[in-house]
Amino acid sequence: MRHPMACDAALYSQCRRANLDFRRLKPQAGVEEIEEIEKDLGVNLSALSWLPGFYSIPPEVQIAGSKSYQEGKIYGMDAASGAAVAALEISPGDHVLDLCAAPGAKLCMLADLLKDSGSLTATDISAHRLAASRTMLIKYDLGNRCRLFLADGTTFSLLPLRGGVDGNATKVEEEKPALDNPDEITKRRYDPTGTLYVDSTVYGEWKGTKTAKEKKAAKRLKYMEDALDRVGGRESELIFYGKASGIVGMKVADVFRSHSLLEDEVSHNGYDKVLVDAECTHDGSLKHISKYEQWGWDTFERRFFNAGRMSSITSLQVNEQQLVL
Ligand SMILES: C[S@@+](CC[C@H](N)C(=O)[O-])C[C@H]1O[C@@H](n2cnc3c(N)ncnc32)[C@H](O)[C@@H]1O
Repeated sequence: MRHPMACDAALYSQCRRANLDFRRLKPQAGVEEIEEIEKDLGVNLSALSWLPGFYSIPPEVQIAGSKSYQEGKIYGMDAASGAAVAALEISPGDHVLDLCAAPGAKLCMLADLLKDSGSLTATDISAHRLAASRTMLIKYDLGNRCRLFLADGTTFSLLPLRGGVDGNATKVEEEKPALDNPDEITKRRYDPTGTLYVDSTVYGEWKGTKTAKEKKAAKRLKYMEDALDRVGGRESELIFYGKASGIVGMKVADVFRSHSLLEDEVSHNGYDKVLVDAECTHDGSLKHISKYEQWGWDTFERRFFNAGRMSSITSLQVNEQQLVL
């Protein structure tokens, strides 16, 4: 018997062949740059009248190997995803929270729309997917005002740093060591009896590539942060922050100071726009499923309908229901 998912996947493949694919260009792209991209891809780009910055290209055009893609002039993003972001009507200066951000296409578009204003805070529960978002922000040079937290969006309670780099973030009043100095971190985080005390070290500038010494320091920092989590109940991990995100110069304890959702402060200083993209808004899921035409539907059953997976879905749904109630 044919697997029910096989029918959907076949239908999807037919639709895909008949339809165009959509790609977003960096908004700054002028006529000359568009012509250059057309030449590079060997096709004419046709702008979507209802979605600024988006252009349709035929699905057979592979952009990943193109010069334009490698130079960060094109994003691989479909129109439905773009429409979800456009619906937020981002204005300059907004403080935006993206709660299920990875792998980061909408995050990049949000950062693009904010330009050099406001702030962008993003969480995802999956470490490797969030690391991909960080790579995208760095590739497209869009991370300046961003903070990325490995965190559960259902309990995330950190407010935006409204002042950004020039505003109300805790400032360094005196020369203090940056986080990548392990000796200073140890001295400041533990008293002589080894008891943890409030962290007064401050964040230095984000460093993308780490030397062996820095990796060792980061490992020790991670160990201490885990200890902090255990005693202080902190649940997020900061995995990236931009120069103008407000983090540089802040005390660790202040970065992770969470807020009760009932506090007045939240209504005054909370986020202006929140994106919760837990479900896919585009047809990417079907695209993944259609791969099982080649891999075999037995593999699909084994991976998705096994007893362990099914029981984890049941408990997830029960938890979500409780959350809604
Ligand atoms: C549809 S994808 C998001 C796509 C993303 N917005 C983009 O544009 O690239 C859903 C994401 O939600 C994340 N997720 C699921 N449950 C979560 C939770 N409780 N907290 C944070 N992230 C969660 C998953 O790890 C996954 O990366």
